[in-house]
Amino acid sequence: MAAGPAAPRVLNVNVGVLGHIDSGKTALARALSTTGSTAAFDRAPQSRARGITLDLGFSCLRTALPPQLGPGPGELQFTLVDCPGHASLIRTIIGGAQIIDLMMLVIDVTKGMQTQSAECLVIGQIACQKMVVVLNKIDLLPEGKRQSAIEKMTKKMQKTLENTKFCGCPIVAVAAKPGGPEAPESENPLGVSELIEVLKSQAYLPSRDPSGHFLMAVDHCFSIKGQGTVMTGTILSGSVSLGDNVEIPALKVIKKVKSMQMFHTPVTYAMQGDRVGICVTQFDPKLLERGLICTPESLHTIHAAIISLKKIQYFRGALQTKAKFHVTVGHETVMGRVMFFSPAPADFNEEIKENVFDFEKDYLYQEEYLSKDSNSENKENDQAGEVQLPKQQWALLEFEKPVTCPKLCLVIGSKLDTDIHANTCRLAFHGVLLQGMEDKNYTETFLPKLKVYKLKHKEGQVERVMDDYSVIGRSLFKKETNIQIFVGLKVKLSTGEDGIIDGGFGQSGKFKIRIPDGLKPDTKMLLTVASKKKSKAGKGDTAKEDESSKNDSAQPVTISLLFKRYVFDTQKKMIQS
Ligand SMILES: Nc1nc2c(ncn2[C@@H]2O[C@H](COP(=O)(O)OP(=O)(O)OP(=O)(O)O)[C@@H](O)[C@H]2O)c(=O)[nH]1
Ligand SMILES: [Mg+2]
Repeated sequence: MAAGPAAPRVLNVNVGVLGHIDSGKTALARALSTTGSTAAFDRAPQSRARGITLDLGFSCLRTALPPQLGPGPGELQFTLVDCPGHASLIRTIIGGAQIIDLMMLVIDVTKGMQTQSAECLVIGQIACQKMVVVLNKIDLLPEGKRQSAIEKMTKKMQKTLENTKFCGCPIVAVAAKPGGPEAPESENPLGVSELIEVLKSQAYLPSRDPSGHFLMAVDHCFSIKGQGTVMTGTILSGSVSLGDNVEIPALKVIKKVKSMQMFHTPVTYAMQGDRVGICVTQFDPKLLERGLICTPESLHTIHAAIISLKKIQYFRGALQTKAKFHVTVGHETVMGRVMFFSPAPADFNEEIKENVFDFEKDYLYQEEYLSKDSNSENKENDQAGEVQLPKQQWALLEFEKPVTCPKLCLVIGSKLDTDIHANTCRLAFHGVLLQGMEDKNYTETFLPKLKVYKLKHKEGQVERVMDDYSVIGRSLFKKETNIQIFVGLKVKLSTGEDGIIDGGFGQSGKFKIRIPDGLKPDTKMLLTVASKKKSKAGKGDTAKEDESSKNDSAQPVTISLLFKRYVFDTQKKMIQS
């Protein structure tokens, strides 16, 4: 069929079907679709045998163009992306969520929100713009109480969504497969035509931009005799034209686009948001089930990355530096180790810069991601109990094996080793990849450029006065510390004087401090009195003296040494302002 002027306009909107296992997603997709597409309904024999969905299923549904999508004539195609519900398949769900425009959250009306319904809601908040909640299996509610039970669950869901970006979204009650698995196919679903009307009212044209590199998520790959191999999928970014070279990065091969189809109609051009089939030659479809194709060399394969991130509020527990997470980077999931850092104090209130990382700036190392419930020092110092959190935080991710991904892609960190029956949210953080490190030796070539520092604070005591311009200190260093490397560093006495470490003194880690402006008379007095008291201790008979002898390391004057050290500085330089 040729694309003549009479060809009707068809717009495509991807609708994700997400929810807890067995909530009836596949049954709903089946009830909704009139036209089964090539990859629909648990095709995999393993899926059918186990009665659970193992991979994304695609099917579609056509309706007239709703008024908000502009003047007709035309058609609207909903591509239904049926996601698996089983907890172990969350990576597939995250991948699926990234191509959808509108999400249907399927809830078993007799059960309400379940663990994976909550995880899907979290993923939806990160990756999707719009949502419709579907309360399924209403046939299981006793007829007399059905309406009131639906209303009750609707209220409950509204409350759950109150603090999410989907607050106020439509909630529709259906029975996708009344009577359950044993019921005859002739049993008509309930509420599905109403649901289609709601989907139409929620349909929107996602922002589409032909600029930038071409990237497409392939969901199906098959060969056509005499033609070649067709890869169908959704264009995630950029555009593609007939004759273009495209790369299959997972296989490191480049192929020329021989022909293209949209909605069974040949086209010469397609762009972001379109669903297309791309035909190439001499490519074995068995090599690619699902994956990405792109402009040659536009994806990078990285060993580590800097991301900006946010903690997922439902994740219980702290996010700690050095912890390992499953990290989904774009469409791949690998294990990765994290190191968190925040703005340096001087930049604390700076506005967020989206999508860039500034290597000129200094950053403060964090033992854990700072959040309202973190146990960081910030909290202890804050009397009001209100923690002031930075506007933006970052992490360095180091992957156990390299991942291939687009620039600025979505990153989701999760703890998938958590017991799947534990009823907790396993998704821990989400963010944007700002900088990937392609060099395998990034620890030597790249990390030294990353100016993340730790603030080091050491405290010691003045042991005694030497003369007006010098004192002897102790307890700042261990006996075996090489004091030589600290010579020249500035210290401050608790009485206000500035000093400079002059060198070691004796063998037990003591050292000499020079006070360029001289000791204040008060300080000298304090130290002299203290030494006298100390020498008197033991003989003392008053309660006061007893106290000082009990605690004979307590000297009235403390020495504090403050410096910063860059985490990736190989020379471990100590820096003072
Ligand atoms: N009574 C009743 N049973 C239903 C309804 N919808 C689905 N079921 C049954 O619920 C079970 C699960 O349905 P599926 O559609 O496979 O559920 P799913 O959400 O796709 O499951 P996973 O993909 O494995 O997460 C099946 O036995 C269905 O027959 C419904 O509206 N009413
Ligand atoms: Mg299913």
